[in-house]
Amino acid sequence: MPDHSYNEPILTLRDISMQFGGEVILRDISLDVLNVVRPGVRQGQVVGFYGRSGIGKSVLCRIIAGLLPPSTGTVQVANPQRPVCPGDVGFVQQRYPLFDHRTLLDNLLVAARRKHALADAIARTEDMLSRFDLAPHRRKYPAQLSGGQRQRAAIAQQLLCSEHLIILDEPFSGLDVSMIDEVKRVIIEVTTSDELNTVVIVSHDLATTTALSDTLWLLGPERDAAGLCLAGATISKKHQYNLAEMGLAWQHGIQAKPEFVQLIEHLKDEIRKT
Ligand SMILES: Nc1ncnc2c1ncn2[C@@H]1O[C@H](COP(=O)(O)OP(=O)(O)OP(=O)(O)O)[C@@H](O)[C@H]1O
Repeated sequence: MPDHSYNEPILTLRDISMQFGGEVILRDISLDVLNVVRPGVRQGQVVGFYGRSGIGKSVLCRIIAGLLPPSTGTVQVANPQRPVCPGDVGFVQQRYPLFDHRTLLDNLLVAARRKHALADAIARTEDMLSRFDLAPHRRKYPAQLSGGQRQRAAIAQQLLCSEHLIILDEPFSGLDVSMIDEVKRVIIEVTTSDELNTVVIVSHDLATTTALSDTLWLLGPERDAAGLCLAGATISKKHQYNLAEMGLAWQHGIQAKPEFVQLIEHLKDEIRKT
């Protein structure tokens, strides 16, 4: 029996391009994230998203989240697939957007109420508080939480008010080793609690992110047949890595494997070339 297969689409990008005032930032981006199915596991999707600084990762994330209309192309989400609307995709940016004047509990309830009736919102909020070890801090205001607690709260908040798909922008930057472990645990928790849950991790931390991912996207320039750089960055077919097919997904201790170490070196080389 195969160890995994694919089901319905979760996210579909077709022919996305983006220009600002004549400057081409993104071109010809077409991607599919399908629901991966593993027998006996509630397996969600994790996409690691890389590219050098300034190449256009944040712009593409805002397009995926429906917050920025692309110059051309379409983004489809949900099942059945429909054009993305703001609010469908959770976006956890580096500065976590909690309301300072509300307690943690209220912050989460406000988010949950956007999608759910009161009784359901309360139940979901309680579940998130305990799942993310935040229950003892429910009465605190954001300023009274640690950086890690705020980050977990922001992830919980986005999960409560979006449709299965969340983007984490640099979730590991500026964290100590134990906090990185904690964020990894939260991402695994999110993506194994519902098989439709999908997390896109934008990161410069290739090893940590790749170890969690089943798919990688590398955004970079493409050259034409004559070797000239085309304007704008894309995610070419060769830069869409299926780690499940490569036997490099969902394994404990994967970072010690020679094939994993080689892949990280390869990714670094590819990013250096761009
Ligand atoms: N609203 C805008 N108007 C004009 N140019 C923009 C706008 N938003 C982004 N850009 C440009 O698009 C390019 C890509 O920016 P983006 O923030 O997506 O990069 P990034 O890959 O996320 O970088 P980093 O890893 O440093 O965060 C940059 O050159 C930036 O100046």
